[in-house]
Amino acid sequence: MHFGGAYEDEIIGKAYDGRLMYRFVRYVLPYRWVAVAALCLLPLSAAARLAQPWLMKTAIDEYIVAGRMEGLPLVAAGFLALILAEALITFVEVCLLQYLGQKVMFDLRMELFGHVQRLPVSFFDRTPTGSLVTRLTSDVEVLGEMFAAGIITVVGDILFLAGIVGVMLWINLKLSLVTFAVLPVLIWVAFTFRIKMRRAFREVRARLANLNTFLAETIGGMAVVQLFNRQELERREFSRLNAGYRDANLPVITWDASLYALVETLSSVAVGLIVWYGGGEIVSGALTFGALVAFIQYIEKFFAPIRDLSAKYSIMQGAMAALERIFNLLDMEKDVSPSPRPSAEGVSGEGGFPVDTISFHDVWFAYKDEEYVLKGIDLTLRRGEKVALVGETGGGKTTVTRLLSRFYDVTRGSICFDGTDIRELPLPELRRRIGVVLQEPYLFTGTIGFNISLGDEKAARRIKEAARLVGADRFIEALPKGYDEEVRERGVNLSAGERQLISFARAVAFDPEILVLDEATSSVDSESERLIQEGLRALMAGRTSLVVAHRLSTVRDADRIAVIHRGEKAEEGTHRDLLAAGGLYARLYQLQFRGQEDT
Ligand SMILES: Nc1ncnc2c1ncn2[C@@H]1O[C@H](COP(=O)(O)OP(=O)(O)OP(=O)(O)O)[C@@H](O)[C@H]1O
Repeated sequence: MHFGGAYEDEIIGKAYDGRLMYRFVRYVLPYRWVAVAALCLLPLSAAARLAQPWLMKTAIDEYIVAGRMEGLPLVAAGFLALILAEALITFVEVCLLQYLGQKVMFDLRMELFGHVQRLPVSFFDRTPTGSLVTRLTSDVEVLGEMFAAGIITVVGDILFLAGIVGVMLWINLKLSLVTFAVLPVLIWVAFTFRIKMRRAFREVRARLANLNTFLAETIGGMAVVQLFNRQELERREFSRLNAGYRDANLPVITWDASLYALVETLSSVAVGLIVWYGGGEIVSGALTFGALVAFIQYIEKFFAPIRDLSAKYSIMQGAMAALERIFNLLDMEKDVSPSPRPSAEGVSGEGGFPVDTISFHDVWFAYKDEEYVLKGIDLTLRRGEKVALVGETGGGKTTVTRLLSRFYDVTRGSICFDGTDIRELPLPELRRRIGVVLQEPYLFTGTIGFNISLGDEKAARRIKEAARLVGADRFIEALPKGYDEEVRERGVNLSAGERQLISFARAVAFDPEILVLDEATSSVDSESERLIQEGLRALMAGRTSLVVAHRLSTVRDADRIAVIHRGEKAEEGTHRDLLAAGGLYARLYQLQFRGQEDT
């Protein structure tokens, strides 16, 4: 069994939270005139709806019953005009509200995306991608729903209901009181059922989330499923989740249908009461026939908004929960970069001098709490030098490179460029100087050319030159569309070696002075291996490079090798020195690199 049914995202809370709404109003303010226009239209549409039964009463009492047919066409025309006016006003109202909603949602999505882009890498370590996507899509969408059906139209509904009550009381007090007898039951039914439905609906969302996660995982890992003949097992698991989803939907359907049926019944009961009581009133002459018809029509108009009010209450609850989650995300601290201090001027700015020395001083680092992965690392790289990091897996090599590019900041100690702490440099400036080649190259959907330049203008001018330098041009030019060939999702239509070469070309195109490289551990065939080695050499030439090395050629070519063992620098020296010393490196060499000598 893969899934227990846990889904963290749904919070049931208040339908109105002043603190959240106050903050949210800021997003509506730029479009306040649209909101004001929509608000102004609400009483108009309410009045148009209210006037229709009244006109009906007039038509019956003053014309039909009285036998005065000459004025009737005019009343009928008035009735038609009212219906048209109501339709037109509602149309404009809906358009305005939806327009407002779309504008606000666009702004919120932009702000969220901009914010997410600047969150520190550690945030993405602990946050599942799926939940972030949800924030930017469905949570924002729920707010849109609030505009379409929620907050502003509630004002209209309340106005309308108050209007109906007023008119009914005015027509006939006693008859109104008889009608309102069903009101408490109606309100109780509507809200109780909504709460039940919301609980049931929450279960549906949880089951759907499980189904989606399972599907995403299984489809993503279909090759493994097929290779290990896991189809039957996966089918059974899917059947279990699918049944869970179906069964969770049943209560929602039942509650919804019951609510509808009950409201209809209550409204019929109210009509029945009126016919029974109103009939007597007509006979006694206290009520006209037209007033009775108008009453029945008002009752019908009365029940629909009350039923909808409970639905809007649910929408508002959902919107408050979404706002809470969106604002929580916006309140996450952005990247770790402080503004540069004056002392950083030497290496800062577009025209800054090249860095002469990169030095790690007693660097300690823990991903969480006091669990140190790096313990007192000292390391110096001089301009143009290639330093290789080697060591057993999990020792902390990649972490050293992450600290240099400031994916994370050191917990203790410092990393300096010519004596200036890198935390004092503006982050974009630091990242411009450093080119990072990750172990798993990440390719985007787009052309090969775009994947090399990533849309940067300067880099775009160097696409071909960069590809040529690292030896990627041969395979790219052999493709039917060359540099315009589309890369499919994460580069599935390219081989591992080709993806590597593209990532080298990307680094060269950006022409960084410092290179941080995490060599891929995946083995490729010997021809690709040769190409990659050549590419690597070209990439590192003339650049200060810090490389997590898994290839013999890289370690041999390095000016110095640092052996990272359980978070500490155990040894440092050239390949020859370290071999001669017969320590950790010598052992590692025997185990790890020796076999590569044949290739
Ligand atoms: N994002 C992270 N959050 C928490 N712990 C992490 C994270 N990344 C790595 N670690 C832990 O830090 C330690 C060092 O990891 P690191 O990736 O630096 O090792 P490495 O020497 O590069 O290993 P390899 O050669 O297998 O790539 C490991 O114990 C790992 O579990």
